[in-house]
Amino acid sequence: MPRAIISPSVLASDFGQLTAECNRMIKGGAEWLHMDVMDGHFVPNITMGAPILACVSKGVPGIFMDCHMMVADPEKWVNDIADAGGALYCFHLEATADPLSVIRAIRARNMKVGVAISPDTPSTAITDEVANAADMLLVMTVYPGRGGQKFLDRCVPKVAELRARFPDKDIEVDGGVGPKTIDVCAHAGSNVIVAGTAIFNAPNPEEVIASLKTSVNTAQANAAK
Ligand SMILES: O=C(CO)[C@@H](O)[C@H](O)COP(=O)(O)O
Repeated sequence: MPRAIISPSVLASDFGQLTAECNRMIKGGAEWLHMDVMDGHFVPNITMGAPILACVSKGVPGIFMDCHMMVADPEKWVNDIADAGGALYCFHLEATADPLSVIRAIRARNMKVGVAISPDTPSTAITDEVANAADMLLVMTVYPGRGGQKFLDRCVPKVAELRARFPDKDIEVDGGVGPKTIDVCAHAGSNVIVAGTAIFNAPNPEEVIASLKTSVNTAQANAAK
């Protein structure tokens, strides 16, 4: 089973705070930082793009930027995100008719590949060919577009279905994940955990990171028995 990875989705109101929080998360035990790129087309909101990520990359030594591309034309941004220091480029299956071409473009820039599905997309939409060409599969547990939404339990079976098909892939969950919802995700087989509100609204974010990781490790140990 792949290792537990915590990828905080950083909430910040200015750039200085963004880099400071990223540095704090890494010191606090986070392996990755989840960077939500929204384009105002695939989702209604606009967040940040490659220029901001390039600054973060310079201001946060050792950062692994897990770039969640909530964008309408995923192939278009591959070079910019690679130049900005993106380590993993995760695009939405719903946003392209040719996922293998997007994957080839990402590989050509030496980034890891993630493929995301929104709540209404079945796990079977991820074909074996696409999954085997990817490093990570992301099951959204809220509708993409903003943080702070309620976790959708009905998405959890998709995690279990993908884990059964792909025992060695990283499987990420994102949206409404925190201490109250981590156990079902971990039990279903997710090993990469994104959390925004649950970490940043907590009095001690480092404790939440540690407890999310413990939940994944415990679920993995139980599954191995
Ligand atoms: O991409 C998204 C939502 O579109 C997520 O990354 C959220 O931003 C995570 O925040 P919480 O749901 O954990 O508050």
